[in-house]
Amino acid sequence: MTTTTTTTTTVLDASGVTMRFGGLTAVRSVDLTVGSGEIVGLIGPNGAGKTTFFNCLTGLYIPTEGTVTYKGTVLPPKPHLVTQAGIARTFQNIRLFANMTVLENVLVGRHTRTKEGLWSALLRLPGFKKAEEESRDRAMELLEFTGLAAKADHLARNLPYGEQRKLEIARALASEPGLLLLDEPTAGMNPQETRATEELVFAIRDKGIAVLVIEHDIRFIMNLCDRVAVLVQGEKLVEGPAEVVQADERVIAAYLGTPFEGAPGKEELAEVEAAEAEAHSTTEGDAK
Ligand SMILES: Nc1ncnc2c1ncn2[C@@H]1O[C@H](COP(=O)(O)OP(=O)(O)OP(=O)(O)O)[C@@H](O)[C@H]1O
Repeated sequence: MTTTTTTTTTVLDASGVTMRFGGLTAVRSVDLTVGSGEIVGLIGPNGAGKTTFFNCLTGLYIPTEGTVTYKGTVLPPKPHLVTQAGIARTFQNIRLFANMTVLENVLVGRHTRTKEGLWSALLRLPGFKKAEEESRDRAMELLEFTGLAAKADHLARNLPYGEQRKLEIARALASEPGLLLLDEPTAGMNPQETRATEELVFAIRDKGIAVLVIEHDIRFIMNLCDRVAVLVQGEKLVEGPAEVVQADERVIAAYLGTPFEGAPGKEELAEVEAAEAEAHSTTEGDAK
């Protein structure tokens, strides 16, 4: 299902990344690499430090310790410089310009790649017509790619939820990244939308963009990723091919959870189901 390249070069290299907030160590000495042509998954329970780690990679936070390099160069701890270097991201909570059109949202994403900058792109200042046309063409290409071209003139806020998430991805791609970081791209999606997102991520990878993705939907991660790293309480617990990680007992215990003491066993569950079935048939009888 997934393909692995034989000549992988390191795109992202995070080494010994630690992030402390006062007395709380949210991320502790995490090493992670992403190679060209790879889709890498980052999973872990709520509060494990996944988003904090992303924020350390993208310059939103300056790690307390450790370094992050992109294609061999240490990244400056400023989000716009990280984007300029070639890393784009989406956020756990959708961050679109709700009152701008779909196309305008993607044009905003292009401003790090155009000389004329954000305001020229939005205000259409004279003298930049050609660059603007090129930007529009590229933005439309990305809308075709993500399946949103027919809605280019719609306001972002009027898109259904799944398409808003796609638009975030289109906007991130507009900065022409070499690495895309996705923070819970399928949160709130129905199974069809999740499946479509899976296809979209494969297509992004096939365009030569490496992907690092945080997600709680384990099936999505296991279908998609060449490699998966598991964070638990800020530390990397396990890393390896999806099928190995999925079967690892420590992961099952830490991430998927073990039955808690006093949890109902099979017999109790059967009793509950029988009682529910009985209640249901009584209600139906009443209704007749
Ligand atoms: N800016 C901050 N200041 C203080 N503590 C923070 C800050 N950001 C995150 N934390 C704490 O760091 C820990 C890791 O949080 P983080 O959001 O990175 O986890 P997560 O794995 O992304 O969780 P989720 O799956 O719920 O999104 C949590 O205990 C959180 O409360």
